[in-house]
Amino acid sequence: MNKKVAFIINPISGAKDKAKLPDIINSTAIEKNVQVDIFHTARPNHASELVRELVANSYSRIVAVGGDGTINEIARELVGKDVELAIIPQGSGNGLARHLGIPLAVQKAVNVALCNSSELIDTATINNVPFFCTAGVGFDALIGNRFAESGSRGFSTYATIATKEFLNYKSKEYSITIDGIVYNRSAFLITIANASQYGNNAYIAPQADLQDGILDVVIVAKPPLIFGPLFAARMFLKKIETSQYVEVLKGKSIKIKRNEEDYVHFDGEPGKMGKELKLSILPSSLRVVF
Ligand SMILES: Nc1ncnc2c1ncn2[C@@H]1O[C@H](COP(=O)(O)OP(=O)(O)OP(=O)(O)O)[C@@H](O)[C@H]1O
Repeated sequence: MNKKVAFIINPISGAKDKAKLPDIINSTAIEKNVQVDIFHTARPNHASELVRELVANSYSRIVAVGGDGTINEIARELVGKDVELAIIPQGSGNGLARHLGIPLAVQKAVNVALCNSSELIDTATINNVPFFCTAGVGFDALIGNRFAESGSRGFSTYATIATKEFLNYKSKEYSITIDGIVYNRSAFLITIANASQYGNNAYIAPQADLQDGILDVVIVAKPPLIFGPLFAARMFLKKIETSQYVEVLKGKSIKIKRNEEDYVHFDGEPGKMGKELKLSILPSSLRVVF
């Protein structure tokens, strides 16, 4: 393959040891006769800086080695460009990679990253911040932020925070405008999905398609605590739309008004934004190898 390929490894993503990755990448590259260079991120947003330099230096394929946060930092620099994104899933959730069917096994994923061709997928923005999988407001945005503030990682911390916050959390009022039609809803959370899942095969929008030019808007009412496990089971079985607590709408241009500045999440990254959120889709705007 006559391409200049760069791998960007996020050393802190996920839980797997990444010490052997450079050897696997280099030996596969020799076998496939591809020129590769490997970089490591040293801090948040470093991946974006690296990508800007790599694009300026004529790399034609950039491989994100990490999770959805790493992909976000890399892909945001590639939207609208001819440079391809490939993925070695090494995150905690790997939502985009799982949606695309990219193998979780390292050697297989490296083969795909070096040998497969790319297709165009849709990307999206929330108040001009790019996202590729999901973005949203409400309970999951609160938990994501609390989890980040806690400074510790791991599922047990996450579950403890989620259970404690669930008991106190009150649904909030939102005015949602989708392609000009207004929906007023009291919601536990609202997820805007480009891809179908949060990660770990938790399908919040099972029908979401990365190549349909449409965003899925999933509005969830607060289920009683006792329904929590059933709700989770429906997510993993791709049946969330059958829940009485879920409403799914679709559109290209979405505005969400809420009563105050509050938390958001995009691709699992926590953040805070104002009362008014504008979400847009950019159809066929990113070349992804899968
Ligand atoms: N050297 C570094 N030190 C600390 N943070 C880093 C470093 N390099 C990258 N990061 C940050 O690590 C964060 C987490 O990465 P990422 O989202 O890929 O992993 P994850 O959260 O385990 O996976 P997923 O998003 O799939 O659940 C990113 O937000 C990125 O900014």
